Order: sequence, then structure tokens, then C-alpha cells
Amino acid sequence: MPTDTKFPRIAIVDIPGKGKGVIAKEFIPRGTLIISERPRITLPANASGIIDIQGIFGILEALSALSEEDAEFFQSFPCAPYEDPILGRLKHFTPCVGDDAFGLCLTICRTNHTCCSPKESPNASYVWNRSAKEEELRAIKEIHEGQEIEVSYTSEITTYEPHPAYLRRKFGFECFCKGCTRPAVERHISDQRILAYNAFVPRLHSRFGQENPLQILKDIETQILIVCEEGFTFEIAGRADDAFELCALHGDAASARQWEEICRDRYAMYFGPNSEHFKTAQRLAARPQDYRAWQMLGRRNLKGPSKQVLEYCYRKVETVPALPTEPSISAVVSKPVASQDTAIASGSNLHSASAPPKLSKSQKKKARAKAKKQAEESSSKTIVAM
Ligand SMILES: C[S@@+](CC[C@H](N)C(=O)[O-])C[C@H]1O[C@@H](n2cnc3c(N)ncnc32)[C@H](O)[C@@H]1O
Repeated sequence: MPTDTKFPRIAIVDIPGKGKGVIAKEFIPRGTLIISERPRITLPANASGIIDIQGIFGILEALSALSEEDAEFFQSFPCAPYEDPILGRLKHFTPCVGDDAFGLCLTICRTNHTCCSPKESPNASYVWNRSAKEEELRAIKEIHEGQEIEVSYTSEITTYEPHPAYLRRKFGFECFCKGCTRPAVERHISDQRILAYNAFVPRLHSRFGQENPLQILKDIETQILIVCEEGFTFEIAGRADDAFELCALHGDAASARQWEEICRDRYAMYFGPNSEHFKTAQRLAARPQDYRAWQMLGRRNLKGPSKQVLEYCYRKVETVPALPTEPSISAVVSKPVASQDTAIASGSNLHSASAPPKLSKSQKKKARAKAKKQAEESSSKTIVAM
């Protein structure tokens, strides 16, 4: 039976295999602030991280001071049978309430997790609103009536570890999302692409002023599309901001503006229009010349985001992109991370692999003849094998 909350658009229901969860009672457009909620219980910092002996005493003290009702609420969260009943439950606290405390919210803490993957990715995200002292749950995709609202507990790509093991260790549960239940080869491809992305990002700024900026922008675009395919769509903001900086360093206001607009719109969706992130991006999108190192690398015309990137960023429904075809899978799997990174950066990736090259008439004729010959050969092989 759904339990209504004080928020009319959502309800808490039982979700098979996950305990309780939050569902939408009506259509929720992308970018909507679904809930803004003050934590019902606040505990000292470290509550859900590494707990030292000092920390544990502080937490135990805070727990013993809870009202009976709050203690019952704390107890209502799941805890794996092999875990300590207090430490296991502390994992449900969102890292909010400023720098020195963690909070357990009545409704937001009932949102379940789904991993970021090409099969499925979260439709919501939460963020701590410092000035309101409230945790916000925001729709990052369109959410339909009856659909479960899910966030990712592990959306931080730079600390990425293969999903199931990480979730088991950090949160004490077996995740059965579509990403975790993919065949091992598909998960391996994702792991390799994410590791390559994580190697690409820290090197990016050191390339500014050293390499052809148009090539750098091309690499950024490729990486944006790859992380989007992998479901880490928040990364778009950071990479669009990098592209903005590069264009601003070269004094190209038009291109810089287009990149920063993407960043601004992502921040609006994830953090809201009152956030500092959004306001800074809005200011720079309006006047790229205010960038602190404007035109420091000399004046050069660069490039704004491609149609493909814009389409991805602004399409209404983020449909799950097609998975790579067999030849690409084996090509990626067989490559070590570093060479895959180079392959991705040079554009020889799954995107270019999926776009068939344009052939002239004579090339088409040759290709048809080759295909015919191959078909004949393979049918004769089958006959031999039989
Ligand atoms: C923050 S709580 C979410 C609300 C919780 N389901 C409840 O009943 O109160 C996190 C816990 O929910 C469960 N959970 C969340 N996402 C899950 C998933 N994808 N697969 C399995 N269990 C999940 C796990 O028990 C996890 O420790």
C-alpha cells in the first residue's frame, strides 16, 4: 500500500527486493524540484564514512538522545544481517547538513539506488541546499506516473569502482539494477571506458596551450558522449565548462558562450537556479569575457558544441543509447586502458563505428561483390563442416 507523504507528487511504497522506495504519483518534468526536506535526524560528521573512536562515541551519544519516535524511524531502515545494527543503518544518512553533520530525511532517505550504466541510469539526484538547510531531490529525467524515483548512491565517477562489489562493501546490499545484472563482458567494457575517461579528465588542462585546441574540443565531445552513454550525465557540466575555458582562453566569445550555456543548464537541473554553481555559469555564459584568463592564449576561432552533443543535452527524454555492436565490443575489450584512451580521443570509438561511411558507386559495387564472395565462402565452409 502506498504511504502518502506531505509531498503530493510522490508516495512511499514497498518495492520488491529493495524494501521501501519512492514513486511518482503524477508526471514530473525534468528539472523539477521534487522535494525539499529538512533532515529529521542529524548526526555528527563521519556518520556514514570512516568512523574513528571519537566519532563513534559522538554518534552513540546522539542516537541515545533521540526521541522514541525518531529511534523507531532510525530502526526502520534496512540493515544487512551480517552488519552492526547501528553502523549498517548509518549508511542511509545522506552526506548533508553542512560539513560537520549528516542527516536522515523522512522521505528522501527512502529513495533507492540505481547504478549509472548504458542500460539504466537514475532519474533523480539529491543535493544539500546550504542556505535553506534542506536536502533537495531533483528530477534529472522525465518521471512518469507510477515510476520509481531513483538516485545513484555512487554517481561520483572519479571514485568509480565496478558496481556490485562497491555497493556490497560501501552500502551492504546486492544491487540488482539493469547495469549490475548485465553480462560480465558488457560491464567490463563500461569499466574500461570509465577508467579511460578518468585518465582523460585530469590531463585535460595541461593540454591547453600545448596542443591543437580544435583537437582538444573534439576529444572533449567524444568523452561527453561516452560518459553519457555510460549514464554519468552529470559529467556533461564539467566537460562543457572545460570546453568553455578553452574557448575563453582563446578569446572566442561565441563558442565559449555556447559551451557555458550547456554547463549552466545542467547546473540548473542538478543544483537549482538558486545555486552558486548555476549563478556563476549564468554570469559567464552571458559575458564570457569575464573569465579570469580571457584570451590569454591569443585570439583564435574555435568551435561550439556539435549538433550531436546539443541533441543529447537538450532532448526531452534521455533514451538509452544503443549498445556497441559485436566487433566494437571485442575491439574495446582487447585494448589496454591507455591505448583505448588514445583510440577514444582520436575518434575511433563506438560513435564513429556506428556511423556507416559514405561509399561511392564503384565502392558500393566492390562491397557487394565482396559480401557475395564471403557469403559463398561461408556457405561452402558450412557444407564442409557438416
Ligand atoms: C537509503 S535506503 C533506501 C530506502 C530503503 N529501501 C528502505 O526500505 O528504507 C538504502 C537501502 O535500500 C536498499 N536498496 C536501495 N537500492 C537498492 C537496489 N538497487 N537494489 C537492492 N536494494 C536496494 C538497500 O537495502 C539499501 O541499503
